[in-house]
Amino acid sequence: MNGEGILPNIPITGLTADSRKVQPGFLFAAIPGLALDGRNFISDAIKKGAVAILTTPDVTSDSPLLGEQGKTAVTLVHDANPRRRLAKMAAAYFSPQPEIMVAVTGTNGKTSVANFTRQLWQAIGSEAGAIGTLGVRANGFDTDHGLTTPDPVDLHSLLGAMKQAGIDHVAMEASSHGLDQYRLDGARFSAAAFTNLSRDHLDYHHNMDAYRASKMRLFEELLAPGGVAVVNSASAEHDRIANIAAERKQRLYSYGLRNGQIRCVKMEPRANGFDLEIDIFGERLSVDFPLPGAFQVENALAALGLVLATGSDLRHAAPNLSRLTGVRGRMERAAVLPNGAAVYVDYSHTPDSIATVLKALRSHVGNRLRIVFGCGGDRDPGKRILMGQAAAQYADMVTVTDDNPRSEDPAEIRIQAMEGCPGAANIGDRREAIFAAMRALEPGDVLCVAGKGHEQGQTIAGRVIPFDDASVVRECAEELAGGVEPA
Ligand SMILES: CC(=O)N[C@H]1[C@@H](OP(=O)(O)OP(=O)(O)OC[C@H]2O[C@@H](n3ccc(=O)[nH]c3=O)[C@H](O)[C@@H]2O)O[C@H](CO)[C@@H](O)[C@@H]1O[C@H](C)C(=O)N[C@@H](C)C(=O)N[C@H](CCC(=O)O)C(=O)O
Ligand SMILES: Nc1ncnc2c1ncn2[C@@H]1O[C@H](COP(=O)(O)OP(=O)(O)OP(=O)(O)O)[C@@H](O)[C@H]1O
Ligand SMILES: N[C@H](CCC[C@H](N)C(=O)O)C(=O)O
Ligand SMILES: [Mg+2]
Repeated sequence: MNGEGILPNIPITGLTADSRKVQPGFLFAAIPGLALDGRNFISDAIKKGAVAILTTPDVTSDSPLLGEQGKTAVTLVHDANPRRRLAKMAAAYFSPQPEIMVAVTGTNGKTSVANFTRQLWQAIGSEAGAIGTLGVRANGFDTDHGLTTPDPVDLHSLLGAMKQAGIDHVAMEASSHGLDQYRLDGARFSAAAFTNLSRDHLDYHHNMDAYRASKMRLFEELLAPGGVAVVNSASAEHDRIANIAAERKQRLYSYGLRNGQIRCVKMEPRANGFDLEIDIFGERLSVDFPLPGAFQVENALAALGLVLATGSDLRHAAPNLSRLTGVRGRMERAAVLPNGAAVYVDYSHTPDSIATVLKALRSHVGNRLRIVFGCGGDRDPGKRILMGQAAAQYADMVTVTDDNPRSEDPAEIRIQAMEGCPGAANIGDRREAIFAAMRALEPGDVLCVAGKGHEQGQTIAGRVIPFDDASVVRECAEELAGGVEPA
């Protein structure tokens, strides 16, 4: 920690954008937010001992927002973009960061790529961590911060602690919210990956152009010249990012199932994975890929791209693709019934990811493919009908249930999803829906329980009720069979 030098002549003892966390000697960042205006908490922060206030230029030293005490006691730091400035100050305060850091953005696949990257680094002996939707995954750091991309002060304090603990490789998820809110500014990335872009989060970004623009910040503003952009060759955004990379003198690694410098030249499905032959910058390698789902192969190639982009040796790193383990709640086989029917838990909560996971599961289906899914409340209502359509198009039988209704009426959310899959069963209670679908499974059937993946709770009207899809699936499997085969 280094409180000197962030503000000339004023050593600070900490920094925060939340007045409730201010301690004597702190810098308080007073940020106009989405729900509240942090500038209204300036006088509270000063009363709690803040010595400096970072805020917008319109808050001058005679502003009533400072209160009487503040007019003499604090230093004002002005910035038209206080979020970005806070992130940069936090980076300086908690420096140094781990030596090698990479970020991954995209609508789907970030958690998988970040965790695969960590696994590949660990396999070649690097002390590595991953930060994202699953929290922090690193030796001694198994914590959850609640967001996919943490707030800048939390993030930089974490990165500083990781560096001190000897973790010198970190893979992070860059969510569109995090990029839009400058949470990652100040983090130094050597490489950044892009998986794909499809409809999500329009409740926040309002339209696809704004959503895309927030993702592009990773390449346009955060990845420095000389860094490597690792881009899915099959994405419609590939050329856009290639142009940014050329303009900003970044190197470009394309990857993909068919095209790119890192690509599959053979991909044969087998029981729970694929026989792959991969071309990596002209070197050929055979891999027994141990996970089902072509999208996981794509994610693994992205991870390999990040690992190679940050200096790992190809022949040392690439063979470890055959040792990857699946990520919790991502096409996770949670139970196999004695009649052979299998149940998977998956975090698909967008139209594209529902289609992707159902297409991936189809090759494991001897009989019918079923899905139980729901849509989150307080999120883009426009994606609900599209999720229903994807379910109806790629599954043989569909049950619509509740996901996290949050503040919305769950029955109304289900009606909106059912517009896309009118023949579906409608069972609000998620546990009951899973049990009903599982009881109906016949030999050769596959069921996908979609939407909540690793989540441990269901948010209903402001309360979080403990709920874990995989545990419910196993409970039902036990009830049905008096025992469950290990998945
Ligand atoms: C909608 C949203 O993204 N909000 C984020 C945003 O909040 P905000 O700054 O606008 O907060 P606000 O409530 O309006 O308050 C304004 C300011 O007043 C301050 N305040 C408030 C009250 C008080 O008593 N004193 C005080 O100082 C607040 O600390 C804040 O600085 O900036 C904050 C600081 O970075 C974030 O923590 C916060 O994330 C909230 C908690 C959240 O739930 N975000 C979700 C939607 C999110 O970010 N999800 C993504 C996407 C995951 C995915 O891709 O699927 C993620 O990265 O997790
Ligand atoms: N490369 C991919 N292409 C399309 N769909 C994918 C891909 N990778 C994963 N998915 C689907 O998206 C779901 C979420 O995957 P993952 O958690 O890795 O993505 P994410 O980008 O981290 O999502 P979130 O933003 O919600 O945290 C998976 O369960 C799977 O259904
Ligand atoms: N980060 C995503 C996760 C969605 C998970 C799904 N279970 C839902 O609640 O919609 C979001 O907050 O939109
Ligand atoms: Mg994620």
